[in-house]
Amino acid sequence: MLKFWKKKPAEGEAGQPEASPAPAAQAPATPQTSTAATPAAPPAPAKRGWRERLSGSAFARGLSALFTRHPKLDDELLDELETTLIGADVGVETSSALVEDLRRRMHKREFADADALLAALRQALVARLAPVQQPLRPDGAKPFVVLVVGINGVGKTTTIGKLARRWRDEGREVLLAAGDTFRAAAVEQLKTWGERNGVPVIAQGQGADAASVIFDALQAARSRGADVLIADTAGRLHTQGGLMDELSKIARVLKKLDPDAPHEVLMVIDGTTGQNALSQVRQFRQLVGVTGLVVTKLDGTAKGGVVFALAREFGLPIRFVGLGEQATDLQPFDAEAYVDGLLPDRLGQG
Ligand SMILES: Nc1nc2c(ncn2[C@@H]2O[C@H](COP(=O)(O)OP(=O)(O)OP(=O)(O)O)[C@@H](O)[C@H]2O)c(=O)[nH]1
Repeated sequence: MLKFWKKKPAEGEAGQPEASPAPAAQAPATPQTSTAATPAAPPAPAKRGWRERLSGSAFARGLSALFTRHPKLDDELLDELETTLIGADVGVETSSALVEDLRRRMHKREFADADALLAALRQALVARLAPVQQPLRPDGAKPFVVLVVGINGVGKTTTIGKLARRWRDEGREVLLAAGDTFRAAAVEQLKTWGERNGVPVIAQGQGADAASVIFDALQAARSRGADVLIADTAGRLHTQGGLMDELSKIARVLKKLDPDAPHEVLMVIDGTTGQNALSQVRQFRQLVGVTGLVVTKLDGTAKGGVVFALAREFGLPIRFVGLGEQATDLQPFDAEAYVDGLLPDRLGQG
């Protein structure tokens, strides 16, 4: 019996539904904070494991079908494995390198059967992700400033809510800056979330200057002695020159108050976007020096392999992954749990 197929113990934290976006309100002229504390969140159902969340991905489904259809250890199995990996967004180079190494070892008779090959594949996949498993601890500066960036709709605001909840539950004073002044409901979405969770939000309303909102928020965070400031920003594409310039401006303005801020530039990637994620990271990296990634929506229609492609291309820390819409579904990236969630449960222990 192979120990490594064992699923991680189910994490039984309580969760709470995300705040649903509220309609945009009239933009107030001056910075406002919203601090209404609410009673403790009702416990949500125990979180499902990584395997359950990831099993719908093309990666997991493809491999499971492949090893069922083709349990014999031969070159054809390896050819199909390569096709499956490429189809799951792992990237051509990584897929080919992985498979060629397995082929070489198979020809040297290192594997007794397909399970042994699968075990070697697991080891190789974990080895590729282990270097980017670098958790984000918002310590070492007070306030620790996290600037959250990415294109539209990838899950930035949702991720900020989840992060704030996590860090608040760890006993930190968290403050949010509603720097997405572009999308109509974004400020209200963040404020509603903050009110429900007792986390103050510094906002000026839609259309305000994002750099000024975030600057004010950093000043407020300092004067309140907050531990962490998380700043939302509008989703933007590299083709939107003005918005892209705004990001550099935000970073510049923050440095006036703290030359080391932002201490983390966290780029949020939608896990369903496939290889396009790579060009997004390249563009944002050039502009604001991304220091960590969050890959969201891996529970949905994501193929699953883009995490490997990101790790190979950039080696940037993957801080968190989004495995669902609940507050506790944002999990610190765990290379082993991730790979085990994608691989077939051959021994019936998943
Ligand atoms: N299934 C799933 N949905 C997610 C996850 N993270 C975010 N979402 C959903 O993605 C949608 C977009 O999230 P937002 O947080 O509004 O995205 P945003 O990046 O702030 O959007 P813009 O402000 O337009 O740039 C929402 O419906 C979220 O509930 C995740 O990990 N899994």
